[in-house]
Amino acid sequence: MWRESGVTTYPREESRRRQRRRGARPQHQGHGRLESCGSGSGGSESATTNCSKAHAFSVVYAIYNIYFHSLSKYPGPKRWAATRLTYIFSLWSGWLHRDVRDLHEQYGDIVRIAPDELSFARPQAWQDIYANEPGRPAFPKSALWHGAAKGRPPSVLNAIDIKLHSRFRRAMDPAFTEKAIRMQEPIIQSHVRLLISKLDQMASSDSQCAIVDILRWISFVVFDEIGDLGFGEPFGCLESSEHHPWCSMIFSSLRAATYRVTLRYYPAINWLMGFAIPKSVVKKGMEHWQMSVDKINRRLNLEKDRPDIISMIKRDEEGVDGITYPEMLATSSVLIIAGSDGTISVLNGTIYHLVRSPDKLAILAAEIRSAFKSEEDISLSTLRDFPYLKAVLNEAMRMCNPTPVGAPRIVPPGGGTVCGERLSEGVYVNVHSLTVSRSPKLWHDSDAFRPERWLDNKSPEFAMDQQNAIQPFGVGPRSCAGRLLAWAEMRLILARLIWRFNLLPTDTEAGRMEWDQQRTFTVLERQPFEVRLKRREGVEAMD
Ligand code: HEM
Repeated sequence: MWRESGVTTYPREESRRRQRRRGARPQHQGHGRLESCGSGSGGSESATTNCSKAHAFSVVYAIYNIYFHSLSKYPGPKRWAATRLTYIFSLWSGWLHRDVRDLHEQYGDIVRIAPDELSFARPQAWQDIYANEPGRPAFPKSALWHGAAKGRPPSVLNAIDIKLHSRFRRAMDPAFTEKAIRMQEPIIQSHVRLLISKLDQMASSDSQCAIVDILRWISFVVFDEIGDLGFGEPFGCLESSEHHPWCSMIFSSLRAATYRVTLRYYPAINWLMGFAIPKSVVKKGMEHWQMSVDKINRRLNLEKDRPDIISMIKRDEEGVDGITYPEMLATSSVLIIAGSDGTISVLNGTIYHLVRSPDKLAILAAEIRSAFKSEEDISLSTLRDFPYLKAVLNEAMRMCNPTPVGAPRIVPPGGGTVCGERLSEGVYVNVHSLTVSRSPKLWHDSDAFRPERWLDNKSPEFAMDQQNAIQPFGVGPRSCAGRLLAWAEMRLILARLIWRFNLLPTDTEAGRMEWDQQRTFTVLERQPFEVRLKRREGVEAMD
C-alpha cells in the first residue's frame, strides 16, 4: 500500500490479483464510451454544424470537469471524472458496485466516481454523511434519486424535507419497537410455521430429502409476513407456492426504476422517458398501485386493534401529528418493499454461506438444537440470547450486503465536511458498502465467512477488525425503521429451519450459484439458490 494525495491506495498489482481471485465477471457492454456524432453520409450541413458544436461542447465540458472542477484534486480515472455517462453505463450494466470497489482498490479510500460525486470507503464517513451532528443535520437525500413520482403522495422513503420526514418517522416508529414486535409475534410465527410445514412436506415426499430453491421459499415467507403486517393480509405465497403478482411486479420493476432514475441526470432528455417506457410497463405500474390501494382500503375497514403495523402507525388527516390517508397509501407500499428486500437477501446469503461452511453450520445447529426440546418452544425472546446465531447473521450482513452500492446523499447548501474534506453544495457523496464490508484494511481474512469475529470472546486475529465499518441498517435519522423486526424475522426463520432440517449443498446449476456474480440495480438482483433439505433424524413429520 502507498499513499497519494493523502489517500491510502493499493498497488495496482494487488488490485489485479484480487480481480483474478474473484474470477472474470460476465461481459457487459457500453462502458463509458462517448458516442461520436460523425457527419453521417446523408446529413445536412446544419445538422453537421450542430453536431460539431455539441461535440466541441462535450470536449470542453469534459476538460473542465477533469482539470478545473472543485473535485479535480480527488483521485479517480479521468473517464469517470469527465462525464456522468461512465457511472450511468456502469449502473445500467448492474456492476456499479464492483466497478467502484475496483476503483477504491486502485485509487484509495476517497474516489471521484462522477464529475460531481465522491465515493468514500472510510468508517468515519458513515457519521459525517448520514448522522445528525450538533448544529448540523444529516446530509439530505437528493430529489434526483429519491424524489416522489409525479402525482403520487410522499412516502417515508421519498420525503426529502427534514420536517416532513421526521413527521413520518414519529408516526411510524411506534410500530417497530420491541414491544410492538412482541405483539406482532403471533402473526410472524404463524407464517414461519407454514413455511416449515410446506418444506417438511417436500422433504417427506422424496425419501426425506428435497432439493429446494431456498431463495423462493424465503421470499414467500417474508412477503407473506410483511404483507400481513403492512397490508393486513398475507399475499398467499406460501399457500399457493407461487409469487403473488404484486411481489413479482416488484422484482421486475426495480431494474426499470434504476434505469428511469438515471435519466433524471439529464433533465433536457428526461421527457424521453414517456416514450422510452413501454405502455405495458406503465399499465402494470398503475395496476400495482391500484392493488396497493385496494389492499390498504380493505385493511382500514378491518378491526382497529389487530396487532399489525398499520394499527400502530399514528394517523392524522391534517398531516400535523401523524400521517394522512394518501401518505399511508404510499408508505404501506414502500414498507412492503423495504420490509422484504433486505431480509430476503440477508437470509439467502446466510444459508448460502452456511451450506458452504459445514463447520460453522454445525456450531450453529448445536447452539439451537441443544436449547429447545420442541420446535414450538422457539420464540423471539429466547433467540435474543444466542451469541452464535447473532454472529452468523452479522457476518452474513457483512458478506452479503443487500445494497452494496450504498445510499447516495447530497452536500447541503453552505457545504459540508466528510472525513476532513471540505465539499461544496450539490456534491453527491456515498459510503461504498461493498468496499467497506470487504476491505482487507478493515477486516482480518476479509473475503472469508468467519462469524467468530463477532463473538465477545473472539480470537486475537480479529482484534483489529473495524466492526463499525459496516452499517447494514444505515446510520442517523433515515436509518432503517424496521431493524428490530428484521432481526426478529431472520433469527426465527433461520432457527426454525435449522432445528428441523439438515441443510446441505447440492450440485445443481442453481446450487452452484456464486454470490458475488449477482448484479445490482439499486438493490441486489438475486439469483435462485438451491439446497438439499433433509429432515433431522428423530424429528417427527409435521401434521
Ligand atoms: C436485513 C434486513 C434489512 C436491511 C439490511 C435494511 C436496511 C435498510 C437501510 C440501509 C436503510 C436506509 C436506506 C437509506 O439510507 O437510504 C433502510 C431504510 C428503511 N427500512 Fe430497512 N432494512 C431491512 C429490513 C427492514 C424491515 C423488515 C423493515 C420493516 C418494514 C424496514 C423498513 C425500512 C424503512 C421504512 C426505511 C426507511 C427509513 C427512512 O427513510 O426513514 N427495513 N433499511
